[in-house]
Amino acid sequence: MKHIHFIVNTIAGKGNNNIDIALLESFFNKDEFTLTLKPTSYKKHAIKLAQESVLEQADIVVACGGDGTINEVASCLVNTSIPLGIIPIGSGNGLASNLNIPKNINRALQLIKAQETKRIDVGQLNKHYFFSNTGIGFDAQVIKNYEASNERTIGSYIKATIKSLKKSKKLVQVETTFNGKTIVHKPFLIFISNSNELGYHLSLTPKASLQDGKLDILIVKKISLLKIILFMFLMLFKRHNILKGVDCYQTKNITITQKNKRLFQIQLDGEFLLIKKPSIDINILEKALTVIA
Ligand SMILES: Nc1ncnc2c1ncn2[C@@H]1O[C@H](COP(=O)(O)OP(=O)(O)OP(=O)(O)O)[C@@H](O)[C@H]1O
Repeated sequence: MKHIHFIVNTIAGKGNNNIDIALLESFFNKDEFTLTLKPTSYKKHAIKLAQESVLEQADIVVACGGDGTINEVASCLVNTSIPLGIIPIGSGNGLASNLNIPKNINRALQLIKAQETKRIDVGQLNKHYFFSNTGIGFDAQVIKNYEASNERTIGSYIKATIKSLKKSKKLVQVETTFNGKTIVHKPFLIFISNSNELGYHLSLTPKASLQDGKLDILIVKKISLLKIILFMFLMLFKRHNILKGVDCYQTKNITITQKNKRLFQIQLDGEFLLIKKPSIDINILEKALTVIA
């Protein structure tokens, strides 16, 4: 008998998913599976629910939501043998898209039933895990403005991007160390990715792989507004790396230090986060998570 726990972000995407126990029971035979449905009631509730599922010895824990929910649930499963299932009902669903998990709920449930697993790498930033990407600079500002808007559509991402562009002149000086080199600079963006998808089929790091044991880094130097617009246009065709001042690297770890500030504004799997430390250390944990995909 397998115990499957489904943790459902009740507000993910448009907040109107139809995942209920009747639907789940129509997929999973009662003689083989016991099912537990755990809807979230507040922000970050999925962490508590997933921690309880680990203690309750679930055989599979399924995150039903977007990259934020996946982060909360998967963080509790890192370095355990419990596989993560994913039902992508969020707005962006970058990780699910990289793993080719269908957006159609019935097809995603079929995949969970088949129970084919793979091990994927996990990013770690100080004590936080990330599965898709993290970043400082412009993308963190976009996420901060997106979260403040309280809307969850591609339109609100576009509005948040325009708002962030207006503030993009205030760049912070940092010292960035990776692959034995240290750069002192004021970057527009440092984007660090495990996955090759941002969501909405967009990518800043198209060559990233979830299984290569490496982080893909994109550093964008201070650039003019016109060049930022060109960068975004080229990004639609995954050709933004042809621009001067846009550099791509691969590494196993990267340290970013701020000289005069003790507060980092970052985005981690699409959630805004304040880190109250003068430096952040980002590493890759090879094959530290089992996923059904
Ligand atoms: N019941 C709830 N009430 C309020 N917030 C919640 C609830 N359940 C989960 N959340 C929060 O919703 C946020 C977004 O989750 P997630 O990324 O899974 O969905 P999404 O629709 O893809 O959102 P986003 O557009 O932000 O990517 C997370 O910060 C999570 O903690």
